Amino acid sequence: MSSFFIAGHEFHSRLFTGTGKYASSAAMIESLTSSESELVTLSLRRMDLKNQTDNILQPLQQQGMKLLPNTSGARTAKEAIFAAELAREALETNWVKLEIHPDPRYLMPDGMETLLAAEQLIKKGFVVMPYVHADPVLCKRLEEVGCQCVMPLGSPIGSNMGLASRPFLEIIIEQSRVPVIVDAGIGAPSDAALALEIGADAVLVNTAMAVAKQPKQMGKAFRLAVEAGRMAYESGLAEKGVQANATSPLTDFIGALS
Ligand SMILES: CC(=O)[C@@H](O)[C@H](O)COP(=O)(O)O
Repeated sequence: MSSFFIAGHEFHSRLFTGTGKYASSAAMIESLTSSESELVTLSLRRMDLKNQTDNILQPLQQQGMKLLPNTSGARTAKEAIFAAELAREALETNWVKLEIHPDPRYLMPDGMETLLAAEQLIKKGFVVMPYVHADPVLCKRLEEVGCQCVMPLGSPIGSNMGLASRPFLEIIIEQSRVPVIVDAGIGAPSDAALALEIGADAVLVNTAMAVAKQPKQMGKAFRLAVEAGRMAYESGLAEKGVQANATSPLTDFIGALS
């Protein structure tokens, strides 16, 4: 599978993952390892920054995975910037997944606050990966202010509804000059494969892997789906049409009969 870059960092895996909702730290590590994900996001709220025996941070770092702190829980640009700065100090990374959702029921990202925070964080030297609605105009604006990728949602976080936003994702993918990572709502490996088939550069999956009966096996299933989706995209998918188009035209045979 071809690699791709964000802010000069090369990724061989197009599957980004999260750390929430796993039944245990061991289940999380097994699942993330079998997924071969190279970028793992975790909420600052869930880290024990002082405790060396932290059961999330330590195992991930031991596996050599790149950690991507996220600002989940922030309701405003101000809160998100504060969280990003804390994470930069604690984890010694200037990468941040920018999430601002004021509404706890639907966790819809606040586009205006996200744009505001992105601009300020970029000025402060952060690599900003913004989680936003599948809004082509907003994604363009985020690219223009210097975001190194955009992360439009497939459907609400944890909903497992797949690519409900597909028509808008396709516009974003067509227009974007930075990598497009479809984030949230990816409920099955087939959703991930579809995202890659339509040209997304990567996907971010958490819930579907974490709540699976066998998270380790599901991690592998997502890895294979992402590889298949990207391979299909690079191979060039056949066009769709409403009319039948015979697979084996019988012109010679019919000609011989007449
Ligand atoms: C972990 C994380 O960042 C989530 O907010 C992310 O959006 C994944 O969503 P799902 O849990 O729906 O896969």
